[in-house]
Amino acid sequence: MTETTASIPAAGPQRSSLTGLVLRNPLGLLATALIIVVLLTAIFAPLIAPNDPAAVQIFKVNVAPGDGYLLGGDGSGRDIFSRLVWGARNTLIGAAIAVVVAALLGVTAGLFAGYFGKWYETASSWISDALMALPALIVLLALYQALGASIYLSMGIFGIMLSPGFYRLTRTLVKGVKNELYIDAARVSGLTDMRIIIRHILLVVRAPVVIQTSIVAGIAIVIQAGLEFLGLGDPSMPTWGGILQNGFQNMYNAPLGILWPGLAISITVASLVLLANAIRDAMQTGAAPSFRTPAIPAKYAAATPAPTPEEGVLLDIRDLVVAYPDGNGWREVVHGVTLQVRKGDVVGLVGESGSGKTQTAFAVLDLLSTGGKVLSGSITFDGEDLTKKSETEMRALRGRRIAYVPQEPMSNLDPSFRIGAQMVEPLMNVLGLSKAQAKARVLEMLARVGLPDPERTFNAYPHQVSGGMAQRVLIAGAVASSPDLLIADEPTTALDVTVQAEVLELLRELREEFHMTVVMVTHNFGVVADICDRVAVMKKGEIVEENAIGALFSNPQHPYTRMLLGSVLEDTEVRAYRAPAAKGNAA
Ligand SMILES: Nc1ncnc2c1ncn2[C@@H]1O[C@H](COP(=O)(O)OP(=O)(O)OP(=O)(O)O)[C@@H](O)[C@H]1O
Repeated sequence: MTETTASIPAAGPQRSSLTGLVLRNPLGLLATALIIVVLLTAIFAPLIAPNDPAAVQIFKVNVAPGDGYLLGGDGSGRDIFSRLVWGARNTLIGAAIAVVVAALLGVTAGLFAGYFGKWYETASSWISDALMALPALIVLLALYQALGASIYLSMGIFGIMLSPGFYRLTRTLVKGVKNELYIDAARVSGLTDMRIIIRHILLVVRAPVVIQTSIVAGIAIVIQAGLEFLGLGDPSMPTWGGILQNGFQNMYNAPLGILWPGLAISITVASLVLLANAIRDAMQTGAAPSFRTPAIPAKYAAATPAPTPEEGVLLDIRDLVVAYPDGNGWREVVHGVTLQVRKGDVVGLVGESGSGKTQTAFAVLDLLSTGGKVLSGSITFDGEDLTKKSETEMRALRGRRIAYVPQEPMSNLDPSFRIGAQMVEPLMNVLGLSKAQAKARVLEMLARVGLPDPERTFNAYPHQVSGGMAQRVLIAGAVASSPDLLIADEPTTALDVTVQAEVLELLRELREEFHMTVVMVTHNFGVVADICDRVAVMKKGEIVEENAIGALFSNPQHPYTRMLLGSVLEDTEVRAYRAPAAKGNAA
């Protein structure tokens, strides 16, 4: 496709990394900065702390801030600032132990349970439910009696109790992704399960696990501080919870003593939660690539005058250029397409994959994907230039005067709603019918497109009908408003050959009956020969030949058309020729 592209330099980046998006969020930036400060304090505690956190100086008991000690002295004459700095290190180590244990256990179990299911899932879910049923604080208090004053051991055990959160999250994510086609493809290509889990599935769970880690770290800090506040920590080790407890005991003599550890705990926990929120927001924004539209180069800027409407022409596309943002410029995917569709004609838009057929059709429907834009040219429909219409005006046209039949019938029906409900609502909106009128019209159309039991199809969910029936349903929906123009994008590609023929026959009948003009996007010359009056052949974003159907087959002008037709004939001949030999081999 390199030949189809034309990059024009302009200003502005288009996509941002997750880190970039987090840092662009003011709260995300603030939270990241604060967490980095706390981490650096913990790492460089021996260098930052001016005094030994355990050193007692009797004459500095409860001294005010600045009087030798930056934040004052505690009830035993120790430097509160130095204790807080060392406390950062010990508190973060405790929280890290809880988080690492929880994530290791939860993510590993979740990956296996989600991917393999069966007894892995039964066993892991049972253990997870049992752990969640235990009151964590009571268990830790009980274990303190049995195991002694080791806050790190307590946090390790607390990590086990936090692991169900990671387990459930990971299992759900893995279940959602394990049946994706690319995972099947990886299996078929011979990758082992372990390799698939590490290469493909871990990538999917990575970001949500990071968010969960941030939240769990906050919880671990709070619980650890709580345990130490209750006096269950090691008194010889400065931690924020321990300092808070000392401050609380000494509150009447030195009230500021509880302020500093309180601030340290709340700022750190709030930063972790804010960071988690910022990552989540960034993921939601980043899920769809965010585009900052580059400047449109001058050569496109001049407005293309719409042609004077010609008698009998319903759709008149002139010099259409469609492009997508690419780096600092635009990448053209349709280069100056000109096509006239006369009222009542069926015009085929053919060409190999990626030649720009769908982009041309979507430009008419004003349904280009995010970032896509008609940079120049005009699309005149019944005398009006669609490129000048607002979104509201286009919405009024779509479905009512210009209808669309998509390629994949199943993925265009919402599996959560009955077929009837999905068809009635658009008719009520587009045609202003009452619910009863819309239902009657839908039933009439379902019968018209050849569905044997319209009432049953009306009440069915999409998974309860076949692909061919689903395509008939979509055709019924598209034609129900008697549109002037029907754009059908490969309407038969997803169907088997006999159903294809029936659907084409149906489209032919409906076109006669409803006096519709049809643009048929396809790569299949069989479909073209079957239904089209005229054909436009597209190659690399341009129309290289436009001709009446008979002339195109009998006397193709462009070498590319001849090549496409040649490949069809060659294919037919090869299949016909080789079939008996293949049978012989099989026997
Ligand atoms: N959202 C998008 N962003 C950027 N480029 C796109 C986007 N959608 C399509 N394209 C590009 O537009 C070109 C034409 O695509 P188009 O879908 O029109 O092809 P097509 O002829 O309909 O092929 P197919 O029959 O395979 O659908 C391709 O090079 C494709 O990569």
